[in-house]
Amino acid sequence: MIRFEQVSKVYPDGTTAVDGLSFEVAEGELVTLVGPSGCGKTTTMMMVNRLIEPTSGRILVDGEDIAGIDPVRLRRRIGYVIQQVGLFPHRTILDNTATVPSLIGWKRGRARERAAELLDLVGLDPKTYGSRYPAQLSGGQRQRVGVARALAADPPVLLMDEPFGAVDPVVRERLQNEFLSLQAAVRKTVLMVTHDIEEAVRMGDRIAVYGDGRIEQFDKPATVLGTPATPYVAQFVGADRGLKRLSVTTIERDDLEEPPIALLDEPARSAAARLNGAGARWAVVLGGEGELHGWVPADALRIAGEHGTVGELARRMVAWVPVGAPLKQAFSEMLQHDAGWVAVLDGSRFLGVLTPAKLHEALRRSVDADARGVGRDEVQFDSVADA
Ligand SMILES: Nc1ncnc2c1ncn2[C@@H]1O[C@H](COP(=O)(O)OP(=O)(O)OP(=O)(O)O)[C@@H](O)[C@H]1O
Repeated sequence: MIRFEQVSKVYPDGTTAVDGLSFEVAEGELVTLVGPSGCGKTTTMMMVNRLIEPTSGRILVDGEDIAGIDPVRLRRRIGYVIQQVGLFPHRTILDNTATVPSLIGWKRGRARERAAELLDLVGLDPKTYGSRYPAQLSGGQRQRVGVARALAADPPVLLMDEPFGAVDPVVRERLQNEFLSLQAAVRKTVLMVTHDIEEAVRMGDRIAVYGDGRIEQFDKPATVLGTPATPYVAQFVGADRGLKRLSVTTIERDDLEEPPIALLDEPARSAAARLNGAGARWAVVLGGEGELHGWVPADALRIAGEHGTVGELARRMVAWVPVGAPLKQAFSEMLQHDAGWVAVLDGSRFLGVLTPAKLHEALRRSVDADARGVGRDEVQFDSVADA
């Protein structure tokens, strides 16, 4: 846990970089600090490992005031990842990764073993990359080594300053995703600095939006996007914040529609009659265990007349997403397959379909729920369709 209590930093030339900062990063939480250049993000971060000393206030790490901890000892408990990575050029990747374990007195064999384990964890085969030198790696691979090195001594706290800033957008997104799955496994307490709101929203459990040495809003990404606390935050997160919010709002069961269902083994005739009765133009086709098989148009069932089963007429379902995925993924599937709806699955089991109208409703409900501080299931809307 990292806790800031009324922390300020005034540099000797009189610049106030950070002004009366109070916030907390819970154990196992990833908090992103985001804001424009010069707003005090890096100063905030460097005060945690005492590379910069605050002018006033207290910072606690795991409940202990860091002012009383020897800086060298403190830094061993805190992994640090920076944009320039800062690998030693004349040391191999394995030795670079083993730096901190070696410094804190691990035996060489154990330190190297741990380093190999960590390289593996960040997706670099130690047999291939361990003996290389930093110059023999790509930018993205070097960033991964930076993360592996920071994690090598298993510190409870991780500080990351623009950790994926030096690579192109495609590699960057891959590294972000890799780090998120790594974090889901190691659950470090992470403070990450970025100037990129997309990165902040994507990575943070909560985000702190900075404006000139102060936090303007500290909340979950969806809340910051849905209900910006100040005009400054609204401007910083951008006019397309509704779109960004699609990435952080997940699909829930309540968002789904229940379409007509036809069973794989069922005679086409009985399915046709049912669809006809319901005035439906298509049905989702399920197997005996409720697993998704595909879909079938009502016309095809009618034409089949007395013969055949639903299975013989069913088409493959290409547009589907797992429940809990972001709405953005569902929207993207709809566009990619030119589909008016996507199937939502729990494992292989079919739960329902998401339509554009339901997607819009889910987004509005989540914005409203955040604004009122209630759960999404407590918000009801009258839709145009109900009017
Ligand atoms: N050693 C220093 N002496 C005087 N002023 C400083 C010093 N270091 C930083 N500052 C100033 O403090 C303010 C905050 O700087 P800081 O590096 O924390 O910002 P930042 O948000 O991390 O910016 P960036 O995104 O550009 O890295 C800036 O106005 C900066 O010029």
